[in-house]
Amino acid sequence: MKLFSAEQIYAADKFTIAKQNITSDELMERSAVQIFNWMHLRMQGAPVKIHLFCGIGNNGGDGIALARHLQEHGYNIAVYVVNYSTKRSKDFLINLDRLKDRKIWPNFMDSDGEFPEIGADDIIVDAIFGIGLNRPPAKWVGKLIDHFHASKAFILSVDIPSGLYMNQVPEQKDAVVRANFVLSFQTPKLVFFLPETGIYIDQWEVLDIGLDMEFLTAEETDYELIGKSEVLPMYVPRTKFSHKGTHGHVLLVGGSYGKIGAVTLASVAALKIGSGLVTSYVPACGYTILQTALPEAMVLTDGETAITSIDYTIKPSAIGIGMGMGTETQTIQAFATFLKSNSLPLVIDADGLNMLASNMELCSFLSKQTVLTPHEGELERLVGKWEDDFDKLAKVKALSKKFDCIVVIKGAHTITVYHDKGFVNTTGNPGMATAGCGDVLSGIITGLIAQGYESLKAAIFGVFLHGKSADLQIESKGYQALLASDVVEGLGTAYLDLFKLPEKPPQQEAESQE
Ligand SMILES: NC(=O)C1=CN([C@@H]2O[C@H](COP(=O)(O)OP(=O)(O)OC[C@H]3O[C@@H](n4cnc5c(N)ncnc54)[C@H](O)[C@@H]3O)[C@@H](O)[C@H]2O)[C@H](O)CC1
Ligand SMILES: [K+]
Repeated sequence: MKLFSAEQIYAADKFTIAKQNITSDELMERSAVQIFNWMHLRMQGAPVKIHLFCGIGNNGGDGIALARHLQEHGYNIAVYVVNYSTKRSKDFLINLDRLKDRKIWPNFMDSDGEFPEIGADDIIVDAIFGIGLNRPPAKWVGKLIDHFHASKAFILSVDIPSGLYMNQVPEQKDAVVRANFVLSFQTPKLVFFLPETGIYIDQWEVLDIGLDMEFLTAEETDYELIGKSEVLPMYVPRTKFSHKGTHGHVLLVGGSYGKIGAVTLASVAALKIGSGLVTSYVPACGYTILQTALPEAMVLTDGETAITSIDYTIKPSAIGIGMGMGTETQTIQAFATFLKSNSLPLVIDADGLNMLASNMELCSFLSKQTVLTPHEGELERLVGKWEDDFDKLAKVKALSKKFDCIVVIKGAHTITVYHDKGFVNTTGNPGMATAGCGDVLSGIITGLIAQGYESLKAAIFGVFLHGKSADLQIESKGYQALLASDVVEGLGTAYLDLFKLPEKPPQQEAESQE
């Protein structure tokens, strides 16, 4: 799913209005009706108090139009106009008049007024600011937002939590609505998925307001949200006459005394994701461990307790390097020599990234589209400190372009960056914050590349499957008990899940049984 920018959404509105020969007010009405239907389906007329806080732009207009529909269906509403400016939008005013025609009188709030009482069991509809926010909200609006939070009422935000920008982090962290649910028009927003801004959203759902599909399809976006529909076309099925040689040979280089587990986990993940052969290149102290833990792998050994040179005669199809490798001087030398001669597809993780960060000149030797899989700490060593999430993304894009590499920024929503484009993952859960999960991911990505997936697709698909496996596994294991090995274990079911049809909603189920 594409993640559109504010400019693209405004352009889509304009295009849709012209092509469908409708007015902007009709588009607003569609938005409001969609929200109303969503609420009505869940509330079924419940007499819960609904406080609608509406700004004076089009987000506020949505709120005012929604108030009319709620009132018409007998809901218990109170409407407030948050008068943060005198520049009211045309469609806001049209809807305000319609409300007044129905004898609904909103409370007009400004910097002097008192805030209304809101009960903990009430519902707040947050329609103060939408995607048009372009400067910090006034102080009193920030206080109103505080008042929302203090009430403990359920907050439903229209389009985007008020106070969040589309393309930067908020200056005042407490002047942003913390939404329990966001109903976002047509497209989720990038800020829902970034660590500094995603914290303001518990749950979100997209409402289709019928923006022109032709326009949306043709429009290129900087970011894409990756779900099942995006990865399914990437999947390459096995063919009847394939054999283990058809599915590639992974070479994993890593491990040091006390850290052989890292390369073991990557090796087993590479096999489980489907690569035909796996060779693990480890220090001699890892030989027995690997052969015992993973009889399916082949093992090559080097120095006693750390890698001191990387020499092999096998012909791998992809190489993963760095897990548990350490950063001893001889290991760095071996790593540098290896990079200078290697032209095979490559994945670099953990200590491989640390060695790269302390010897950035080595980046120019990376084979094309090398995949780097840093967590935040490793990333900071590679690109330097960033000011905020947007600055981080800009720095990563610059690195990716400079060295033609793919950067997998690991996090709650892992983002895979290649040149100017970012792919935001939707699978995974907090149970994955556990030792060895990163090693598993690097094994998965290397294993996919070895099977013939292009490096970028392998990174996007690998990140998805890794998270999906963990999501399926916590159903029986729970968050705390999830181990990296469980994530490996679940890879088979993660593949199978790709082909599961979504469960029918209960209503449809009943109809199909009649
Ligand atoms: N296609 C769609 O998704 C549709 C979305 N709709 C809704 O429209 C809003 C965007 O509306 P817009 O009027 O452009 O912006 P806002 O309501 O977010 O902001 C109002 C207005 O206020 C000015 N402003 C910005 N920041 C401040 C500030 N800190 N203090 C004072 N004033 C400020 C700014 O100039 C804006 O003009 C979208 O989110 C949807 O909810 C449509 O209903 C239909 C189609
Ligand atoms: K809002």
